[in-house]
Amino acid sequence: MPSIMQASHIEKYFGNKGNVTKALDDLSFDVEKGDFVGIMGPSGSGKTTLLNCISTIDTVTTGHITINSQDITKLKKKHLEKFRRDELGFIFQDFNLLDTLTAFENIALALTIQGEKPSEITSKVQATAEKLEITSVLNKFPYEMSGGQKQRVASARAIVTNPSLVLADEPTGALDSKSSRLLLESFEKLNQDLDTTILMVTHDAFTASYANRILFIKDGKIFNELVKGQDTRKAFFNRIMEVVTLLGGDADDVF
Ligand SMILES: Nc1ncnc2c1ncn2[C@@H]1O[C@H](COP(=O)(O)OP(=O)(O)OP(=O)(O)O)[C@@H](O)[C@H]1O
Repeated sequence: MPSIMQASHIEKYFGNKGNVTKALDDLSFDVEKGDFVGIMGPSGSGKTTLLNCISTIDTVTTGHITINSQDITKLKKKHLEKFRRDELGFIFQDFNLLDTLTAFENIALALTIQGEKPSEITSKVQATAEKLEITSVLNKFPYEMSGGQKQRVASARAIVTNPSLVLADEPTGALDSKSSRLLLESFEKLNQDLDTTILMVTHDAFTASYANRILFIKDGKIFNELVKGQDTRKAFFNRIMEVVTLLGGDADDVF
């Protein structure tokens, strides 16, 4: 499997002399095409910092991050916006949909900004909506949708441009358990059917159990890695819980 993303010896410092926080500490890992990676770790362990550096919202202090063969730590500011638009898809905890646009328009906007031909836009939005089972809400505005539907629309927006990497930050954080399950089943389907590569930060062991691999981060370093392999989701959940419990928490509050 080709590697889609490589983090190589990345370090991130915040603050200045006398008051320095090392948020990422010599962190290295690869994400292969079609991988579904979960990132877990206690509060303050560096998860958001890592995601911000990968998403080019923040910059690393040292080290390199390569996405689709481009070293993003070397990209000039003026190229970053295009890089984000073309290579990355984002899914946030609070959906980030535009309230004045319908679901269709929210998804289509990602393609319009990319300069996609109008004739292609409708068919791409429709095809993506079918995969996420949201065709019935395409004409609705965000206030007319449930949280779960909003998050599936946000997911459609993230993948409609066919990005190299989808970055999800606590995607189930604002959802009830039934909506979470539906969303995660959609992620599973996108990952299996379309080979969508997903990197997902979560504190929730149930959410994490849908990934194929979990990286546990502590004090800015990777301290454990679990691979699902041939395990069922339930067995994988139990193994994730073992690591969480080992660190002195339950499913919900340490991570
Ligand atoms: N802008 C900043 N300035 C100074 N320190 C920061 C900044 N952002 C993060 N930090 C510090 O870097 C470390 C990692 O923070 P980060 O937000 O990445 O953790 P996290 O794992 O995402 O935590 P949480 O689960 O609570 O969101 C923490 O010690 C935090 O206080």
